[in-house]
Amino acid sequence: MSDKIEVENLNLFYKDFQALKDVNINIRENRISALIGPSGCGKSTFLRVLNRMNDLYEGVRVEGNVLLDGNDIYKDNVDVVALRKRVGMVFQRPNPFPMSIYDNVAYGPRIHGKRNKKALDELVEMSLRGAALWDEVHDRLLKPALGLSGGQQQRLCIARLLAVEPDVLLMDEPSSALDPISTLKIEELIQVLKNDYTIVIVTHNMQQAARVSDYTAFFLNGELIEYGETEEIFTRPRDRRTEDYITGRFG
Ligand SMILES: Nc1ncnc2c1ncn2[C@@H]1O[C@H](COP(=O)(O)OP(=O)(O)OP(=O)(O)O)[C@@H](O)[C@H]1O
Repeated sequence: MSDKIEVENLNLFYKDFQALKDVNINIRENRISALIGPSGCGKSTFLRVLNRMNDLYEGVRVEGNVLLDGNDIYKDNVDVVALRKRVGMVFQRPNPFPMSIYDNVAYGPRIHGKRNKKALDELVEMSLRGAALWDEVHDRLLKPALGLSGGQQQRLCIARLLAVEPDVLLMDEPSSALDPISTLKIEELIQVLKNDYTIVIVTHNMQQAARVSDYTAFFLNGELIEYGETEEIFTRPRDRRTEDYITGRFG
């Protein structure tokens, strides 16, 4: 099994404040890696490092190397739009565009130049199937996406990502705004998606991290304290601070 992403000596500053401190981590290909840790420890910041979303914030400075398939994504000549196509992101709250279900999924491919109706139809169907949503929406593709339930909207956002054929899916607490049944569906979907994608997920929910992920990284105050196989982290943590966190003693 190979490493999809290698992060070496990563430091990130928001102006004077250092949010990530000398982080070293390798993210395995076609596996699910969960990022856990108390609020403010830098999980979302780290996630945004992986597709350069932090570039959108003023005063952010990144040091170190972040290699995707061996190539540094922070080099000056990197095409950030292409990078974000390869490394897609799903957010806490589903954020479909105010347009039809079909157009939400076709949006990305159209921007990237796909215009052929038949090819788009196929891609939309494939993406909705990939996001386990096709059966629920195939007879109302032209209806507004905002009419879907929250859980369906989140799967639509995943379909929207899949349509631009990424390699890596970043998920920032993708089910925190959802009810338990929708959460379960998202978790099942994530398990299936790992066959084709490398997935990094931020979660506050310890059970969720234990249920869905293969690897777990525990962050505290911007430091990566411990990273390893999820089963190890949850049953035999090496660091006292990890143990305190997963047993609920703080955070
Ligand atoms: N755009 C920003 N400008 C300045 N500081 C920021 C910015 N975004 C995050 N921070 C700070 O960086 C630190 C890490 O924040 P981050 O959101 O990455 O943590 P987190 O672990 O994801 O937290 P949570 O679980 O609450 O979402 C926090 O102290 C936060 O206040």
